[in-house]
Amino acid sequence: MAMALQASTFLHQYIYATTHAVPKSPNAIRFGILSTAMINPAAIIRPAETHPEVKITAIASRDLLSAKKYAAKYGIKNAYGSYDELLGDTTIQAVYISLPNALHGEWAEKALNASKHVLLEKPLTANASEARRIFEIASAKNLVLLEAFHWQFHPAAHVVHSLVHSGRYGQVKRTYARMTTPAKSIPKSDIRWKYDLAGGSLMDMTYVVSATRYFLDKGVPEQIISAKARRSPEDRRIDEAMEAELRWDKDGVKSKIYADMERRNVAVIVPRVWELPAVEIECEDAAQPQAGVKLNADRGGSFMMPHLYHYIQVTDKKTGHRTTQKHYNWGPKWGANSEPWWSTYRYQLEAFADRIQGRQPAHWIDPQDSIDGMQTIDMIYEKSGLGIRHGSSEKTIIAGKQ
Ligand SMILES: NC(=O)C1=CN([C@@H]2O[C@H](COP(=O)(O)OP(=O)(O)OC[C@H]3O[C@@H](n4cnc5c(N)ncnc54)[C@H](OP(=O)(O)O)[C@@H]3O)[C@@H](O)[C@H]2O)C=CC1
Ligand SMILES: O=C1OC[C@@H](O)[C@H](O)[C@H]1O
Repeated sequence: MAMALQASTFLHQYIYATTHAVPKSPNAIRFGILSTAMINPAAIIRPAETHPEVKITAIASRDLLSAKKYAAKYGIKNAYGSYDELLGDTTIQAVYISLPNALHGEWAEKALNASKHVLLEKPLTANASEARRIFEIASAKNLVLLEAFHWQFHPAAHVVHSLVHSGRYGQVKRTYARMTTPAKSIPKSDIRWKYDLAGGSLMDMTYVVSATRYFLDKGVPEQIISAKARRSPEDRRIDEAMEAELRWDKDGVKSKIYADMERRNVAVIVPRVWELPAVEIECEDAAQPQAGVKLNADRGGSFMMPHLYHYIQVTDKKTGHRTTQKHYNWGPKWGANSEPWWSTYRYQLEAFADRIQGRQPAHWIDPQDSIDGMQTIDMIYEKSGLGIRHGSSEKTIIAGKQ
């Protein structure tokens, strides 16, 4: 299911980029991309084609030939054989960084020091101390730095958020967020299995943390009640799965999260389906505890890719009655400035460009929010016994081919 949705996202982006490509305005922001990662076309290349103020002018790879091939394939003018060379190009104003997680902090820092605005893939860094450091640099240099939690920029996410906080359903009592992929679906050579690249299920499927925190409007949990990692047999430092229970504050809201990059078969032989992230939010009316609701932001396509298909489902706990809603181009903060076909990534790019151009974006992820997200991840890793993850800015790792 999720594989089909991901493939559909690439197709969706391609179709709309082809049919809605726009000419570039004279003040278009010149972007460079650090790495030839798999996610680039969906996250930045296609969305940029439909944005008049964003122009991808350079791509960098550790290997010049790869960069050249990539540039030719996507019509990018300049190709560089190292990330440093791209950062040395003074015509580039902003970079998108899609490197493995452990390299996010190091290269964001270098990009900011080269006076580039930075759109940085999730999870922001390997840990909270790296996150604090890069935001300090961005602030000192007055540059825009954004964690690429694309799904949060889609109106559907804001509708769920406003429903939760409307008071209509009483107080939130508990949440459950999950994201899993079936066993053997991620090749063992993938960056997600590498400890030195800050892989692991909680790092990769960090959506379970970001969605929980976003829908609840929470910062850092007061307590990690439990955190259980299922360690990878190939590298015991890597969590192939992580399950945790978090308590937020004295109002007692509890959240369960479950991330699994190797979800086991049912009864050993029946394979699982690939699940995109999903979140269930349970509310309760204090006066009539049985009259609360369960609010699902997942049915039909997940909050992660609402541009393909989704609906928000509200279930009355007492009667079992369900109502559903869909939202593509309406949100509490959106007016005419969006299109129903925009993907989560396109919304995100709009906000990032708005911020650089000095306009107020429809949504933003504040530095403290991203830092708190990394702090939450650190706390879960610590509680699980695996220990916090490390980035290349903290160790002497050369970003060279292994
Ligand atoms: N927002 C979203 O929807 C998604 C976000 N992501 C995030 O994007 C980032 C990249 O993920 P993904 O596209 O799957 O990554 P890939 O494995 O496809 O690409 C990572 C790139 O990093 C570069 N790189 C630099 N050093 C290394 C190294 N030591 N080992 C491997 N690659 C290296 C390589 O580029 P080169 O050889 O050109 O230098 C490589 O192509 C991750 O942080 C991930 O969490 C991933 C998927 C979806
Ligand atoms: O960000 C992501 O989104 C899609 C997932 O399948 C992937 O592992 C992750 O990196």
